[in-house]
Amino acid sequence: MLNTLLIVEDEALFGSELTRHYRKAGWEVEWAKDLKEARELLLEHDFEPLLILSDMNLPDGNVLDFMESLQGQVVNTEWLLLTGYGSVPDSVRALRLGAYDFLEKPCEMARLDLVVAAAARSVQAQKRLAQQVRQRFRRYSPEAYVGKSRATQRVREMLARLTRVPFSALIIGGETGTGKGLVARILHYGGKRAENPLIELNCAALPRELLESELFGHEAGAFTGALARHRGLFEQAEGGTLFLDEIGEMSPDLQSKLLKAIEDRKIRRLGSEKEISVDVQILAASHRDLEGMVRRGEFRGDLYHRLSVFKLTLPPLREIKEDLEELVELFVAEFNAKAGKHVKVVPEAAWAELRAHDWPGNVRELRNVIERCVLFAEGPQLPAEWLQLRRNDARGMPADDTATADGVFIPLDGSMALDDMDCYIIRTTLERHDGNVTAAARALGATRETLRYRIRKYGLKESS
Ligand SMILES: Nc1ncnc2c1ncn2[C@@H]1O[C@H](COP(=O)(O)OP(=O)(O)OP(=O)(O)O)[C@@H](O)[C@H]1O
Repeated sequence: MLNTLLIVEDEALFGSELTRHYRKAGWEVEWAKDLKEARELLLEHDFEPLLILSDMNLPDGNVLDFMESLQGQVVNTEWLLLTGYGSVPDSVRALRLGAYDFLEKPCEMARLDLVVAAAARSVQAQKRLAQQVRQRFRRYSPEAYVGKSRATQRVREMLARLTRVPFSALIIGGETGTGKGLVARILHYGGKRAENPLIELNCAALPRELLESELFGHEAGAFTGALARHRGLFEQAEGGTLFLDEIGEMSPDLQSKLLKAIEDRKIRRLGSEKEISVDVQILAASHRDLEGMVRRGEFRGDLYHRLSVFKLTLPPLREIKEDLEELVELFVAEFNAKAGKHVKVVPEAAWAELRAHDWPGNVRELRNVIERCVLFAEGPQLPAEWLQLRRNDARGMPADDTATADGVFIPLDGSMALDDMDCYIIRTTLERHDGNVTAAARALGATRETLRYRIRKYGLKESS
């Protein structure tokens, strides 16, 4: 498609020179000799210019008043203003109205070309961004949470409701792979904050000190290694949403700082006295039983109650097997498109296996299994031999026969969460050393303190 340019210029000679010049350079150009003509082109003839190159003063008015009168009606365009000598005082107002740049008349064509090219790039980037946001809106509507079971329908209804109301915090619960991340995206992109940032942070991924400076930011010199000022994620998410995954892993003192930030709607960067107001919606997710953690004193009750004004708990796949059909269809279509395959039929034998499986890794495990099958498919039939669904003895634990004498087998197919793997390795090592922490720590290359901390974290037993 041609780049489109609207020239608004009353000087006949200059106007026709500009028109000729840019047509020759490949632009589709319209030339309006006053603001009335420009308005007609923009609003009545639906001319959608990438760029408007306009003189400041036209016979029927000033272009800044014109820009103001059009606010919101002409989008995805940049304004480039040509000013006569001495009209610079208007520049503040022009910039406020969104003008891209000024050039003083008379100006050299070569310079004008450079500014025009830069402005065009700027609009194209804006258009791409707007397109991506639109795609996300579509991708993350409540309908993106697929399934026909009653429980899934209820979650979808809740999502539709929640995207219409302003809420400050919410907890998303559910086992690993049940769609907590997907739900967070639906809540953000389906709601009023969609055009502002969604910032995700996995609280289990960072050590405590780093987590604090990631969240709240720091001033230069706040601690060793803090060379420059850093805006924390609260500030980066301004106007939008902060998705705190694995919130159960956050240390208690950081939990109280988080609670204060949510209640006061203010944060303070590390090493700074100044409070900064923030407007951020918090979505907190955990696959752990936060209520139980509160009862055991492992998670702050006040933070939990502040966050759980609204609570969404996502069902595990083994309880909503009616959803398998729609989910399988969704993932087959997704991987057909990604891999250029044409799988159309899921044989009855495959359905039987899919229905019989317990799905410890939930929808993520299903998605991984379907991906593997579609990638290995030779024709229109889903190859059941690639389902390779293991029998699981305990949820999230590999079958015993997969452990070897001096090692353990860990499946990397999404069926086990990282925490479950950690817990499984520690439990197996302890069992092999009759619960002796010193011996188990040696075998794992860890200190006794580290191992004790994790034994407590996972509620495992050591010999007394
Ligand atoms: N109901 C659903 N409909 C469509 N896709 C789903 C659904 N539930 C989960 N998924 C997909 O399954 C995958 C895993 O989901 P997601 O990452 O959101 O899980 P999670 O609960 O955040 O996992 P974890 O606790 O391990 O972070 C994603 O690709 C997600 O889009």
